[in-house]
Amino acid sequence: MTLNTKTTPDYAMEELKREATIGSMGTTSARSIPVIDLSDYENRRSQIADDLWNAATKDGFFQVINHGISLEDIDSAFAEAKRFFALPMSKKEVFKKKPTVNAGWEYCSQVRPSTGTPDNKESYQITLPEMDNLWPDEQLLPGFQEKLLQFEEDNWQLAMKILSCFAEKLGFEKDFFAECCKRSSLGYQCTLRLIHYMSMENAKPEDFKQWRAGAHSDFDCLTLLHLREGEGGLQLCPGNEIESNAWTEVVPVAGAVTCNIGDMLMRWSDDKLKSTLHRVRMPQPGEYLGPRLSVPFFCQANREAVIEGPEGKYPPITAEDYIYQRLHANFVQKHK
Ligand SMILES: O=C(O)CCC(=O)C(=O)O
Ligand SMILES: [Fe+2]
Repeated sequence: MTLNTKTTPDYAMEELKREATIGSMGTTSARSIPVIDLSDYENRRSQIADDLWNAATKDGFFQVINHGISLEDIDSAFAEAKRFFALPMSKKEVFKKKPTVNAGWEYCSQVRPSTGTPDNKESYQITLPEMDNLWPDEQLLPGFQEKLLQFEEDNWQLAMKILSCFAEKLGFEKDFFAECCKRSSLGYQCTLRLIHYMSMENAKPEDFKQWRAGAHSDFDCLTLLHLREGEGGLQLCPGNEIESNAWTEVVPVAGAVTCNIGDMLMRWSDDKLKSTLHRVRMPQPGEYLGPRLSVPFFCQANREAVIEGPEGKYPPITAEDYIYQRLHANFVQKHK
């Protein structure tokens, strides 16, 4: 299945214009990132929904703890990522991502509109309906597919818990987003991504001028990001403070899941829930220079879902067309 069938016309993409304006280093600023406890979810749902809503309507970035995904399962997903990226280039080539499909392996090919240069990373995307021939087989990486399929589902479950609180606050049914993101649908577009930012241990001084990931906002509804302690560099800058170009460091905490709202949910909520610019900077002298791994889960509505906020601030657009336009801007357009 490909992403090249268009059923609705292009709309002005304010999100892309916003990305293109921020590419420089800027300064740093200490902002607190809310930590939200999801324990006893069923009984504490109303408190949790308030906490999530407050965080998401303010800066759009928060961390969740006691979320139901065990540290052991997170560590095991990182171990699978490490095994995959350790394969020789010739083996990874076989799983190469096509520009119009959000599945498979890419190497230094994602050009952010903010920087115009490729991110210094390689990544492997898992989008369930697109995986024909893109899974390493049991001989090459035993257990890889099974482990990551389970991890993908666990992340989906967690995303749905969080999204159901937003649905209620927006006046939709509790299971509104679970319906729009059904895992069994052929139009399923959620993506689990394994990322490897290359070691900078033997890098030349000019290599440090690159970005591990240039400033961007995510395309999706909600991103759940798994990070490893000691592998920092993620920074955010809230939308209403863009002019300041002042960035806040997100410190990885083992087991905590860093969450951010994406542009799709910002649109769907008539801009109430904030999608926040973020980036991954290069390590600096004196910091850990080794490889950095991260595992984000991008929760995006199924192709056929129509994104239309309760107040109708934006014209309706299908999730398929929305994602197509964003991927096109990152992987297909030529930047200088
Ligand atoms: O690796 C990270 O810390 C962030 C990755 C990210 O923002 C992305 O892939 O969209
Ligand atoms: Fe991101």
